[in-house]
Amino acid sequence: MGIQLNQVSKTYKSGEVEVKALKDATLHVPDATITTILGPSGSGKSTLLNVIGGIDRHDSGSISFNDKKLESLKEKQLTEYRRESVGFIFQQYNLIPTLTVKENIEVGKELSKQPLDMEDILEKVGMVDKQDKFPSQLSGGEQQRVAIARALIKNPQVLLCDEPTGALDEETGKRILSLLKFVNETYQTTVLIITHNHGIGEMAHHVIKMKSGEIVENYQNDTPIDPKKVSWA
Ligand SMILES: Nc1ncnc2c1ncn2[C@@H]1O[C@H](COP(=O)(O)OP(=O)(O)OP(=O)(O)O)[C@@H](O)[C@H]1O
Repeated sequence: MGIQLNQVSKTYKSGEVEVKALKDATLHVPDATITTILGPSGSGKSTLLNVIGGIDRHDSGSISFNDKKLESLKEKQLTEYRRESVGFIFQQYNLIPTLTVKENIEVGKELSKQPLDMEDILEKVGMVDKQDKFPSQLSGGEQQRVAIARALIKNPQVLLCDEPTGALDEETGKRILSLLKFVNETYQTTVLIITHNHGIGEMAHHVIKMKSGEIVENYQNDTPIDPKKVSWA
């Protein structure tokens, strides 16, 4: 089970120009693991995450998520899959400025069939005391914790993180990584993390390296270390 990609390709066309963002990507991501995706800018990392998360559709090849084949889902079913099974976390936290911490987290709960308990989530991300504050009253690390809580409350099977620590300093970034590891272990969530920071690979079970739309390296890390001890680049 888990996520299986077989020869997945995606080309973006804008006018005359074609960009092969993903070329024959084949990959297995076992359930309840952490995978880090590394690679230079433009190498296809976000495209890979977007097709796995059903934000974007691939042109060819196959993506299986447990028993679902994403290419055979109709638009409505793909939306349902995205809503129920996938949580997204971005570098820019994308919180709604006019809503409080608690209300922002509530947004993630909407349309979810089996949401987790709000008080429990607030406690897990360490935001009980600040639940009535607005995003502008929070530090970057706190805002990212709210974004994680918003993704987490719907109890997704997979959490897709695009540069989750990109805007944070080392200490705060490591706190966020520890929270992602905690989520992975507590809820058995599959976590994929895009990063430019090679050190983050040290905490993952699997490391993928991409170049020009291709997966050029894919290895297992048998001794993932505590996120607090990863080297920070
Ligand atoms: N919607 C789009 N329309 C056209 N081209 C796109 C689109 N999205 C991505 N691309 C192109 O596809 C290629 C891969 O982009 P992608 O965002 O997946 O790379 P990335 O590795 O995530 O980069 P970065 O680290 O800078 O975020 C790039 O050349 C990019 O310009």
